[in-house]
Parts: sequence; structure tokens; C-alpha cells
Amino acid sequence: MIECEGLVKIYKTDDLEVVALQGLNLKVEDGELMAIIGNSGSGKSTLLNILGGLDRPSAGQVTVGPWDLLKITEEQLVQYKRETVGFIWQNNARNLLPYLSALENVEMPMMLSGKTDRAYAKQLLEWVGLKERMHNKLHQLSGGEQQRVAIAISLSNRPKLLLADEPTGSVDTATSDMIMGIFRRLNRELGVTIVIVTHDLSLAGKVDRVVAIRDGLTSTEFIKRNPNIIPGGGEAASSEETKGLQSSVHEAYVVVDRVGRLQVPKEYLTALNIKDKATMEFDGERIVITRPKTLGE
Ligand SMILES: Nc1ncnc2c1ncn2[C@@H]1O[C@H](COP(=O)(O)OP(=O)(O)OP(=O)(O)O)[C@@H](O)[C@H]1O
Repeated sequence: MIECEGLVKIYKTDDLEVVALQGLNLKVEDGELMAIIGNSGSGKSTLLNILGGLDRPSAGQVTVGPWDLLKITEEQLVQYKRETVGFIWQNNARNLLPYLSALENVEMPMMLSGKTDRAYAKQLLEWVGLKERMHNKLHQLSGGEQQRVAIAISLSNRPKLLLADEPTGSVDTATSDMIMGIFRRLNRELGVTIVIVTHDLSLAGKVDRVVAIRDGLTSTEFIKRNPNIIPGGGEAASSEETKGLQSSVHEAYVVVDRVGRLQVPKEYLTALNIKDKATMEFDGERIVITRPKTLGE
């Protein structure tokens, strides 16, 4: 579904250049329910905005299904956003129309693409648990309910890919669990590929795979353990921001890209006082990285 290779995004302001993504690699299979985690400023939203067609990449490769998002024309981008991808933000108020009912809100994007389907709109609201509230105006609904309307809206044009930026960021735990339950059901029953961006580690246990981003690069991957496999290993990629994921649920892997690059967690380097050089040895089974002994110590 998604393939990013060497994806670069540079934001240019008057006298400053920010490299938000610096050659990121990511592959997401059709029908996956996965999360991207990372600290503030790591590039998560930048990546999601690119995948959602809201922002243009600077270089590298990024494809979503048949669409090449680097080469896509403005016209095709409109079609892509309408047909392929659905988007959910943390704060959806700006995307909802308060003077319309929940049902009318869900029908709005259908109308814009000329395919109104009331029965499907109602079904979506039923799926998100708002069957009884569909005729209520938006302002009569709670924040959590509005968030669920937003999920229904994001699915109104039957997208194959759903992108969610901190979808549980401003709701309580019960609502957050409910939203994750809806995602899982949509994923299992409709086969929608879902990518969630979050800094909330507790969401991680509720998805099949987690990819950690650090400094605009994918650094670590956590894949749900097969319960039949006896736990062991998986310590290789732990770091401060992902420590909570070293649970019995996920197995951790450090991401090695096609040319053999990987990221060493900053705290490992600090602990060993490794700055710009290290010694690497292969002992037949392990690759051992140590502080260089010959460099002026
Ligand atoms: N429009 C922009 N112009 C300039 N710099 C930007 C812009 N958008 C993001 N950045 C910078 O790019 C980097 C990555 O930002 P991004 O919003 O993708 O991070 P994030 O991981 O989503 O963070 P958060 O969790 O705080 O939203 C940051 O250094 C940010 O300051």
C-alpha cells in the first residue's frame, strides 16, 4: 500500500531550512493496522501530511497504491485525496460543520464527489456507535462523539487508506479505547489499511506493528509477538522514547536500510561517550560497537 524510500522533506523559511524527514524508509502492507510513534518534532506529522497529499515531498520516493506522490499533478492529487485516502486529526472541530447534523456531516464529502449514499452514511454512523445520535447537530455531541463522527466522515468516500494524526489525543481513556476498537473493526471487516501517528505508547499495544521515528528516520520496529514463540531477544533496539514498548506484546527490531544504515539510540552513544566515530567488530555472531580506543583518550 505504502512505500517510502529515502523520503526527504525540507521546510524552507526565509533564512532557515528544516530537514523534517531525512531519507526515511517505510513499507506498509495492504490491510495493516499500524502505528508510527516518535517524540515531538521527529517528523511524524510531516510524514502523515505527505501520505495524505496535504504536503509535497522534497525528494526520494513515496508511493501509495498506484500513486507516485512525488510526480502526482495537482489535479490527480485532488482525486487521490478524494478517493484513496481518509484523514483524521486530533482536533476535528475545524473539519466538522457545527450547524449540520452528524448524518449531514458524513454526507457532505459524498456530495462533493457526487456520490451521495444515505444508507452507507447511516451505516458508518452505526459502526462508530452513533446510530441514536445521527440526527443531532454537531454542537449537541460531546468531544468523543464528534471524534467518532470525524471517523465516519473520513470513511465516507470508501478510502483504502486511513491516516490518523493523534486520533485519541484529546479524549479520555474510555473513548480512546472505543476509537481503537472502531479502527480494529474497520481494519478487520472493511480491510482498510490504517496508519496512526501518535506519541502515546499505550496505543502501541493495540496495533499489529509499531514503527518508531527518530530525527526524521525510521529507527526501530516493534512487531506483535507470536504468542507461540517463547519471548527472548528483542533488546537490541530499546531507547528512552520506546522503552514502554519493551513489553511482552512486541518484539523489537532495529531498522536496517537497504544500504546497511541503522540508528543507534542516542543514550547508548552518550553512555559510551561515542561522538562521531566508533569501532565495530564482528565476532561471528554479533556486531559489537565500542568507543574507539585509539582516538585521544
Ligand atoms: N511548515 C513548517 N515549516 C517549517 N518547519 C516545519 C514545518 N512543519 C514542521 N516543521 C519542522 O519539521 C520538524 C518535524 O515536525 P513534525 O510536525 O513532523 O513533527 P512531529 O513528530 O509530528 O511532532 P509533534 O508530535 O510535536 O506534532 C520539526 O522540527 C518542525 O519544527
